[in-house]
Amino acid sequence: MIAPSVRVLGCSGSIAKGNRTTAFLLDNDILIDAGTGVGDLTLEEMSQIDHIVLSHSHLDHVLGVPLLADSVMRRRRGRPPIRVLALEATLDVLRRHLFNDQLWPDFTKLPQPDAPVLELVPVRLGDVLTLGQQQRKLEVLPALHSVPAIGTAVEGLRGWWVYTGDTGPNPMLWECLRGRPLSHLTIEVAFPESEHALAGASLHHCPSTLASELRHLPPGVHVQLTHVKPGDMTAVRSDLAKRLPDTVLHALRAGQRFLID
Ligand SMILES: Nc1ncnc2c1ncn2[C@@H]1O[C@@H]2COP(=O)(O)O[C@H]2[C@H]1O
Repeated sequence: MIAPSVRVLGCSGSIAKGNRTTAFLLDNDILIDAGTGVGDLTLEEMSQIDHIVLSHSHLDHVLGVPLLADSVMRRRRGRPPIRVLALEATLDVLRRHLFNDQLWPDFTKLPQPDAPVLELVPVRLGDVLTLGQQQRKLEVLPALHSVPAIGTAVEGLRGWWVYTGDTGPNPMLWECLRGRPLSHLTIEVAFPESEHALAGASLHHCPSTLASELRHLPPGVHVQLTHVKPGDMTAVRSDLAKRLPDTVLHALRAGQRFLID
């Protein structure tokens, strides 16, 4: 097996110049979340995406799906639909509020109802999907957010890459990960400690809750911080450095690539 590659297209908790919201390209053909980072792909790169896994229905994670569908629809004529994989609750939101022929055309019926550009495919917690030309194994993990949400684990050569999705403190996640070899953990920390109450209300992490979660982590895992709100990275990192002086934490950057080894 060739090591799966991950290209970070966006990893910010919102937008500003140089800040793109969450999107990870796995190999060339699997997109994990479809935030504003999708817009940095060329048309050719977008056309190669056959699967889109969505962690939840919030706009900063899904807005790339309708725009990408419009961009690639004519180029993908004759190819199978792009499969959009998410919890049924997430797909239901997309059907009712996005692909409703009002906010956006229903690309699950275009260009023709019998050969659409998008197909919505429900997944459940614990599913292990086999996706893409490289037959990657992707497991659906629990997340605890203000709407139904998931994280993902992708199997690498010796360990798994875990992306938490948007989540607050999540004991079920650590239960699922117990005993599993991990290569990388991409974990969200949306807010600085000064916004502790907002992090709690919106079910995100801030440094204190993140530090508490990382107690579960075995040594040797490459930890990457994601979804920090624009302008808050310095405060988040300096706070975490005080709370976890012996843990190396990497701030994820758009444009970064890594291998799941
Ligand atoms: N109760 C709240 N008060 C203020 N802002 C909120 C509240 N709930 C959610 N948000 C913001 O709305 C955003 C929606 O996307 P996020 O979950 O990334 O981050 C959320 C917060 O930044």
